[in-house]
Amino acid sequence: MNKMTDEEYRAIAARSERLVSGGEVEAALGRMSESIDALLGGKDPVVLSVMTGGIVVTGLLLPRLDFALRLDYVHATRYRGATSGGQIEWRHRPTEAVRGEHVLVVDDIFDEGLTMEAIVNACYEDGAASVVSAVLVEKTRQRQCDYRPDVIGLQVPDRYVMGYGLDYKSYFRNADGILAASDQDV
Ligand SMILES: O=P(O)(O)OC[C@H]1O[C@H](OP(=O)(O)OP(=O)(O)O)[C@H](O)[C@@H]1O
Ligand SMILES: Nc1nc2[nH]cnc2c(=O)[nH]1
Repeated sequence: MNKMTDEEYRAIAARSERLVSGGEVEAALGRMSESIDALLGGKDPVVLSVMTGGIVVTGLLLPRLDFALRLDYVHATRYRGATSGGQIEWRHRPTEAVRGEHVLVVDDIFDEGLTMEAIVNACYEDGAASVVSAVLVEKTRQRQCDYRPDVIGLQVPDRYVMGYGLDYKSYFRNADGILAASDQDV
């Protein structure tokens, strides 16, 4: 993982544009938890947090879900620190953990949709009883894939975004809000 200098970090932050405030994200998380409760409350699901960016959304959603659930993770990545996606690479596929279970997959963003589509398909292949997907952010864009998440927190324009788990060159996952990187940085 390459390091960024403090000067570089501050310059990228200064050039970025805040699309969504932290308060708006928190409100979206509240709406998401209500939808998830309606879909999965009482079903004792296995929650799969999609590494790495899904950690933040999952961590903020779980205390808002007032029903029995179990937490696990899945790691399928196709950006690996870059700003455009490539082939899906599986790093952890929880084959045994999903068999016969109701599954909730939680991620930070639905962009081209290929990552979520691959994870949902893999869960069904591995014998999940049902699969619900939830993402904090969906980009408004054309996409090849037909799959659409069941629960969507916010919609953002088709720009490279960071914050609340979303990285820019491995940084900015902790940004308080959803920021769009400037054109010169992508
Ligand atoms: O809809 P898609 O175009 O497939 O992109 C969405 C995926 O891209 C990011 O993951 P990434 O591979 O960058 O890994 P990360 O979570 O470690 O940042 C993000 O966290 C989603 O999982
Ligand atoms: N950080 C980040 N990761 C992504 N993965 C797919 N699209 C994006 C994006 O806009 N930002």
